[in-house]
Amino acid sequence: MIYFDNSATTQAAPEVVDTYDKVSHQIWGNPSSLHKFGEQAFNLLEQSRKQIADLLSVSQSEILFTSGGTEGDNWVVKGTAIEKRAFGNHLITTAVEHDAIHNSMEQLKQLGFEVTYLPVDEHGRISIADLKAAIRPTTILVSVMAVNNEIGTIQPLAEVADVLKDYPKIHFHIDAVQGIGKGIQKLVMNDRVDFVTFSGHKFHGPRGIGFIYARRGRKIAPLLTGGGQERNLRSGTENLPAIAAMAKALRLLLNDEPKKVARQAEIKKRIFDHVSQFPLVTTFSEINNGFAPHILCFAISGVRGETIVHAFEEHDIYISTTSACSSKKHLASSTLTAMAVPESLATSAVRISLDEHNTLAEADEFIKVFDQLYDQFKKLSD
Ligand SMILES: Cc1ncc(COP(=O)(O)O)c(C=O)c1O
Repeated sequence: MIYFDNSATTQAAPEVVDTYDKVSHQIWGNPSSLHKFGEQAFNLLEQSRKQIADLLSVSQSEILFTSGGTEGDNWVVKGTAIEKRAFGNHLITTAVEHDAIHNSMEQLKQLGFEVTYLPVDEHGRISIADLKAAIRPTTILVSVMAVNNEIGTIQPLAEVADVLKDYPKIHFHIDAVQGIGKGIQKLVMNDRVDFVTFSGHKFHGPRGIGFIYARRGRKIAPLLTGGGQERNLRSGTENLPAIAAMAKALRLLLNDEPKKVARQAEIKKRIFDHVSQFPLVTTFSEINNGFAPHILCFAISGVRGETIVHAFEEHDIYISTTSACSSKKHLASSTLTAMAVPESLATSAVRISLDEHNTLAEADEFIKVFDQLYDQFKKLSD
């Protein structure tokens, strides 16, 4: 089996499952309880928070646990809108965000907020001139993803940070769900960013757990109110087994990161160099040049993405149409659409997404199967 769909989700690491299991069995108290079981759970909660904070070189109090990327994105967007509505009603984001951002923005529009979607170029990248032109006195949030989940574009985060240094009141949010463990931590955890979203299951942690980085002093309103957990900002009894397991997953992920990133880049390049020679293939991702090392998106003209995915599945190779969310809806990729790729080509796109366990031998196997399937694809495209 070759699993090349790691941007959809990753397999939980055995050590991670082990931690989840141990905590579930042994440290099952409620961190809010006053007795020793509670204290033990509270200590582990804070230890996990510290471990994550240390790995990202931030303070423990700047890490807040969530149920994953979708909640983190919803929270920062809507939490900013609620918190800062007296200062302005304008939010800026990009045309290529995940639906967790896009649909939160759309909901806010229905409540009277105004949203600017920054357009992207043929590489899926925003322009800094467009960002500068979009900023208004009423702007309260700029939300830009780190790595596009469909084609792997890295947004110009350092330049966005530079622009926003002149606007210290605007919240700067980065959705880094696809950008952790990919060698761009300095770009993401830059000295201007206020909020960053992370999701555990994208880096071999459990499902349904994530966290946000929230810069000290920057406020967002809670969306989940209740018992006052997470410093009154996110109520709900903490999912301690998942939190401890996620902290373990992050430590494992970031251990030896440069070597792992280099290997993913090598695998991506090997596949890219091969498939891009074929006349029916259009590649949307690039090698380096502002693209993440783990995502490769390409189309085979005249063949639907689903057909390509299932053809590889027959050979026990698992890839994806451009995103897990859009694939079952049979929609053209929203990123490719924003890049003005014609719909007929956008619906022929597939995504390979790697993790640190993939190998060059898997790339070679993929290439072998690709060559076998290409003749079939050629017939379909005629
Ligand atoms: C860029 C991006 N943001 C947010 C999410 C949502 O994360 P989760 O699945 O943890 O809710 C995803 C998931 O694919 C994503 O790729």
